[in-house]
Amino acid sequence: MYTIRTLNNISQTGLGKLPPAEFTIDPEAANPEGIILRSFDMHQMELPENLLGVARAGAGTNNIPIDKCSERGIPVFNTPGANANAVKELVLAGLLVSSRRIIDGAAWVQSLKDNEDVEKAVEAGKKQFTGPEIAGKTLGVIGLGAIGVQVANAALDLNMNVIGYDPFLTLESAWHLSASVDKAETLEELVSQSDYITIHIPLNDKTRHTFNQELFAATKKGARLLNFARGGLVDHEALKDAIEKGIIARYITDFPTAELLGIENVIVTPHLGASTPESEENCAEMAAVELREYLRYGNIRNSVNFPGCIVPYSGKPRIAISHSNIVNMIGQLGAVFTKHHINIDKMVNNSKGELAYNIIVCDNLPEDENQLIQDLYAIPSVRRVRLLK
Ligand SMILES: NC(=O)C1=CN([C@@H]2O[C@H](COP(=O)(O)OP(=O)(O)OC[C@H]3O[C@@H](n4cnc5c(N)ncnc54)[C@H](O)[C@@H]3O)[C@@H](O)[C@H]2O)C=CC1
Ligand SMILES: O=C(O)CCC(=O)C(=O)O
Repeated sequence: MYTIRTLNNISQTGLGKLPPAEFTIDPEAANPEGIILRSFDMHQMELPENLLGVARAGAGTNNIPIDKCSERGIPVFNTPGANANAVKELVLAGLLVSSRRIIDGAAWVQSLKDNEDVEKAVEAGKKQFTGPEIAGKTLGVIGLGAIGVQVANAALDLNMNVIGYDPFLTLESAWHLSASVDKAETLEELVSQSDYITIHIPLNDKTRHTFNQELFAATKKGARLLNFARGGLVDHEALKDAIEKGIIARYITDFPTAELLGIENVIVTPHLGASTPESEENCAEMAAVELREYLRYGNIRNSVNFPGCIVPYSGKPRIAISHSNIVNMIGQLGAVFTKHHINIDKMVNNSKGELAYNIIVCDNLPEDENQLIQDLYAIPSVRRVRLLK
């Protein structure tokens, strides 16, 4: 029986993928084997002693201490694409709201409540809320992953010109991206040509403050900037300066901070990108299945720190081992299996960055299983050993 702790509200449909005969869901569990979360900040908590796997029901994993998890041989999963449509739809709303003064106009209409002739006041006052059409304008999309590709393609359908920047474009994204999207070689090229800019990259040490003073200096005057990715991608001091100078006409973001509130031409939504019943369900289901398959069989799909590794279950016992990605590990593992007279039926060894992961299916197990596990842990740089029967 595995205990799964939920750190946020997770859709019940998703949790339904974890059968109660094998998994106990407990939001208060002190020492769970699995964690499922959305935006909860795990940097604030100690990793539980028994923790084996973490599943993020969503895309961004900057709220999870990935390095600490890797050190302890704990895979972190996410759910690529499961909320992309929800974010795309909100970005399209953001695009329109950044251009047409819908929010200001609607608030102003409410202020006319006690006016004697509302219709007349509206026709006289509406000119203050004029805003340009997006058709024929250029949208720059930074990051062409699951969300960026959908946004780029949808903007073409709205008759915009679209340019994209993604030096790490995957084959999967390239398959889905319309050939009409132009390629920018640099960020500076993209921002200098775009009337609207939308950011869809992960937040990490390399991307923090992607929008800084230098990039704003290269940005086309009067551009509208949309950030539905993460607040930390934009340096807020540089942003305020760019707004004052008229470089940024409007900033629309899903990531409120106190310093952004009350600034004219800044519109902030309360991190609503994935808040649709459809995407909450999709993400929760995918996260629960990823965690279930890992806990049951050691199989890994969609991990951000571990290599993918899937060996269909055949009824035979298996040993899952993670270790540093260095030379002579297979030799050392093999020696332990020989010592315990284990015949290996199948062995898969995959690596990703500094980590390697094995699933070893065994024809037999030794009598002293504990000694086997101890011997495997005795190999320097082995991080985690799991015997799954
Ligand atoms: N507002 C919300 O509720 C949501 C926000 N997000 C945010 O959006 C981000 C993107 O999500 P997805 O598209 O699903 O992720 P993804 O992993 O499919 O796409 C990210 C893309 O960014 C590219 N990239 C990485 N570093 C880059 C750089 N320095 N310059 C240009 N491109 C770069 C990658 O090559 C990849 O194609 C997530 O990391 C998350 O932070 C995601 C879902 C919901
Ligand atoms: O789960 C959420 O509400 C946020 C989704 C998100 O930010 C993400 O998937 O990166």
